[in-house]
Amino acid sequence: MLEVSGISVAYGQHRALDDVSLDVDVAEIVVILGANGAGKTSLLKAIAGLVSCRPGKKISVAGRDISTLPAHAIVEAGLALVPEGRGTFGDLTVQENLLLGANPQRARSREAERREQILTLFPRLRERITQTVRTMSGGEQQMVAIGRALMSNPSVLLLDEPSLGLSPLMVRELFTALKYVRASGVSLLLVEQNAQESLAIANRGYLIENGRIVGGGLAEELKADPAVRRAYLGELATSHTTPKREA
Ligand SMILES: Nc1ncnc2c1ncn2[C@@H]1O[C@H](COP(=O)(O)OP(=O)(O)OP(=O)(O)O)[C@@H](O)[C@H]1O
Repeated sequence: MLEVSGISVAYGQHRALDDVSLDVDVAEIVVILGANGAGKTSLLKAIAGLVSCRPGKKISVAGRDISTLPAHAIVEAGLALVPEGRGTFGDLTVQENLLLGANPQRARSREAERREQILTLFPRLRERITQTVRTMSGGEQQMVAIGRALMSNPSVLLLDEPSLGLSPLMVRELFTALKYVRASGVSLLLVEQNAQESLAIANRGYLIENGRIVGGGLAEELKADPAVRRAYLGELATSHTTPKREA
């Protein structure tokens, strides 16, 4: 559904991404794990057409080449981004935020139906449909951001650290909703530092370090990989090999 190859991004002299390639299948959740500054946000922005790449990139959605399209046309082609920090309009209501996400090219005739599906996915938003977004909790605001992106009826949804700053309970609720989004046929590419929770819902993952993909595999394999456990799941390298203290 999403195929990406040859993405290189530089900010001045600093090379943030170096020849990154990845793919996401139909109705698959793929997670990108990486430390602070590894290039995760830059990667999502590059795919969404929000930062310029070095020549040679190729990005396609459902077989359609979107590499040269401007950001608004990429949304119309079926790819939506939920940015880090959510990007919601705090002074507007839930309803108004959702309507701003509608994609006139893809969804106008089905706007009411989409809205209904989103309010079924996030019942909290239905209860708060006239509430001003800035007065909502972080988790609820994240739901608004995801709902707004879903209003464009995307085939591919990119999410930049949706769990950031949320309570464990809220993360569970949000990630359960993402599983429903996948079940509806949407492909999800998720950038996360919460490896534990994201690998629990993902089908596959990629590991990114210093702007390069350095590994990847099925979520089950990554969860069991000792190096991944040490780097991303907070497991101590010496937890079962600690030498006995000398007397
Ligand atoms: N607009 C910019 N100008 C200059 N350097 C930038 C810019 N955006 C990102 N960078 C740099 O590029 C590198 C990758 O940043 P990016 O935000 O993509 O990483 P990240 O993996 O998303 O990090 P985090 O998890 O902390 O959000 C970092 O070294 C960052 O300082």
